[in-house]
Amino acid sequence: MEGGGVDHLAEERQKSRFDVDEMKIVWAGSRHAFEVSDRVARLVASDPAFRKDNRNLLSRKELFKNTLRKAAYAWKRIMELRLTEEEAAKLRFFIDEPAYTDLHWGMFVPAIKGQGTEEQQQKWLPLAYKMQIIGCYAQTELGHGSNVQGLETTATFDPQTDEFIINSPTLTSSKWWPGGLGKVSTHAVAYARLIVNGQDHGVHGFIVQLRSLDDHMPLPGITVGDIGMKFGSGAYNTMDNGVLRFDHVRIPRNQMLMRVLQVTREGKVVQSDVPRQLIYGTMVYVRQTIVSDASSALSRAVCIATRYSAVRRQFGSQKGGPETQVIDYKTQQSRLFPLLASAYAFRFVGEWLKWLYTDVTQRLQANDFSTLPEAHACTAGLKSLTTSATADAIEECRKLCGGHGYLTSSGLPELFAVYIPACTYEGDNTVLLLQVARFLMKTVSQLGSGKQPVGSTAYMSRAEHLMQCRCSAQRVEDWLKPDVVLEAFEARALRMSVACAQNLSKFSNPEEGFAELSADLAEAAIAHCQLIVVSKFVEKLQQDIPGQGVKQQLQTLCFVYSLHLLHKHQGDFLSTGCITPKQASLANEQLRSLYSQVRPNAIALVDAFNYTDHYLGSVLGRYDGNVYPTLYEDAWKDPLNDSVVPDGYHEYLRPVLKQQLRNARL
Ligand SMILES: CCCCCCCCCCCCCCCCCCCCCC(=O)SCCNC(=O)CCNC(=O)[C@H](O)C(C)(C)COP(=O)(O)OP(=O)(O)OC[C@H]1O[C@@H](n2cnc3c(N)ncnc32)[C@H](O)[C@@H]1OP(=O)(O)O
Ligand SMILES: Cc1cc2nc3c(=O)[nH]c(=O)nc-3n(C[C@H](O)[C@H](O)[C@H](O)COP(=O)(O)OP(=O)(O)OC[C@H]3O[C@@H](n4cnc5c(N)ncnc54)[C@H](O)[C@@H]3O)c2cc1C
Repeated sequence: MEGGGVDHLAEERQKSRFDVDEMKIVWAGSRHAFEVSDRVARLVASDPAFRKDNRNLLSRKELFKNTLRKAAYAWKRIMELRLTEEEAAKLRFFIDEPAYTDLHWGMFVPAIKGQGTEEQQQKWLPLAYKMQIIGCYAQTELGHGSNVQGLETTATFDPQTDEFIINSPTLTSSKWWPGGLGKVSTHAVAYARLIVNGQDHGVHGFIVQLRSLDDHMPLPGITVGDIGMKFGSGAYNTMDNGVLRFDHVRIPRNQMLMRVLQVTREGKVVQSDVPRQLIYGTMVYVRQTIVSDASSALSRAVCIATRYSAVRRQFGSQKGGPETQVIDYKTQQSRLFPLLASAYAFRFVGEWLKWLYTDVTQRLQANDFSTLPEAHACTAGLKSLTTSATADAIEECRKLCGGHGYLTSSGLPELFAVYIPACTYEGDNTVLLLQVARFLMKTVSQLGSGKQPVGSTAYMSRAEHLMQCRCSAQRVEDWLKPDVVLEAFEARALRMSVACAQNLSKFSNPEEGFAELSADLAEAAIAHCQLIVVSKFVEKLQQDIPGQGVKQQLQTLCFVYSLHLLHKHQGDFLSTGCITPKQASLANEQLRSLYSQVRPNAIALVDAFNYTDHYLGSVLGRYDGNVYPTLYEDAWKDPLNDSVVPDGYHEYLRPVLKQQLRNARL
């Protein structure tokens, strides 16, 4: 995307055998999406106000103030340029700095939209849209995050005054972690146990004002602050994750979000026909966005590692010629290319999940709740799968870049530090896999009852065949048949689920059995989620994809993704009898040959992400590959090099050296 200067990767770019510009459109999702993304990326990159290369040198206070400045400036630009919602979201993406606005737009607004009544939406959303109030999502407490039903904050109805009294009865009931809470939010959607007439009706959301809109001071009864520094320098420390305690804070009755359950003036609790699980709806929405974000973070790391692997040379000089580019080592390819393929795979499964979410939202509006369990299982499972894979991949990319990958200027340490909490927030990844496993066990238990599995579990309707089928691959080329690959993944996923179900049936207490078998259940859930990703990649290839060679590249990547999983999880495929050892070795042979096909196209395949050097934030990942001079110059910019002799020399170094000298003379 960058222009000018010598292009050290030009030769690599000439090697590619497909139309990169068309691939950029496939990656973006549409020509329109590409144009918006490209325009906004350039806008951010060319504006010095969005500079980010100094983040890790700032103290926490400076860093946070700087984030406030950027967010305010971004908001001003959104207004001035009259950006659409799509453009504003892209602006946020390319600014590339976690901020309170993520929680305001990403959770506070969706919580009111999903759980508020029409009337509540009309009252609160205009204020939130104009940012006249700023909100956060205050669910997690010091004592409970995963176990939402275990939250301790109470909201007790007072019929005398028509108010709820929000209270934190214990230390562990303190809200702990919500982003944007610590220093910024004026309001929160706070989750608390609803108590009416002494009866506990479970956890619900309440809109609570936290700070004065005049001077930003906490309101009476509210104790609020930041929870402290987090992993890494810079990174997620731009966010004010907060602590919050309520001391009998009163709010009007109509500030309980009442789409699922209403409390009347008389203190009657009325359940609407909307399922209770809708209280968890905001989490379903955000999990879906996190899957798309995974492909962004992964592609960014892969872009850096791929470009650098083509620039870096080590060993193998023949007759004084150049040494080998490290990207030509088969070991480098077998570590890097599956990650490149995963970035594309997650992109397409993210697109599909977005469609699924839009579909379920439309159904919910029409009071059709039938696909909610499927949406929950898919968002939970794919969030878990893609974030775990991406976090591991960023670290792998750092190692692929050797020593220089450990430098902050490689961009990888900060990316890693910002990204890894995605494995925990919005649901711990293991806890979420167990949700998928529950869904799978339910589906398996209904097989043969006449109820046909649909959606992502539709393959289970062919249980009889999948339980006993034998893989037909006999030659290396057979592993390039989508049906052969898909059937192997389907059979493996089903057989692992059925094995768990059979083992579960041996327990008289199902919950005890579930706990005992939870490690196996999580593995069955992973197998099911990997099948979803593979099948959505295969489906993508059935679309009409224009551009010379584009579809062929995607086919290659699809098989790299699938066959590397098959290789990595050989144990599952073999122990369930889905493939034979001979077939596993044929698949691996095919995978090796696919790596050779990816090799000449690797640079073009990462160029297709269309990332600016500003967004990548990496000396190693520069578009022009001019790595060494930039690394060298950057080192001298470190504040430690401001003076030749370091501060502290006279106090701490010189006396030591002098002492050694004196000792030597004695
Ligand atoms: C600059 C200007 C810019 C301008 C514009 C720019 C725009 C900017 C836009 C920016 C955008 C950025 C995006 C945001 C960024 C993200 C940041 C990250 C923040 C992170 C936030 C968080 O971190 S926030 C807290 C998340 N905290 C959890 O994630 C708790 C996990 N813990 C549970 O989620 C439950 O607690 C757990 C385990 C299910 C047990 O639930 P439980 O106790 O009720 O027990 P059960 O397991 O029995 O479940 C009972 C039945 O409910 C069913 N079910 C369960 N969940 C369900 C569900 N969600 N939907 C449907 N159904 C569900 C289940 O399937 C059962 O169904 P059945 O009965 O039919 O079997
Ligand atoms: C950066 C960041 C931002 C956040 N932002 C917000 C926010 O804006 N709003 C908000 O409300 N919250 C927020 N959170 C909180 C987050 O959602 C929780 O931390 C998360 O849901 C995990 O819950 P926990 O901390 O209770 O983990 P725990 O559940 O205590 O997990 C600890 C360990 O126990 C295991 N475990 C727990 N339960 C089970 C089980 N049933 N079976 C097997 N293993 C289990 C887990 O796998 C994990 O290994 C944020 C967290 C982070 C790190």
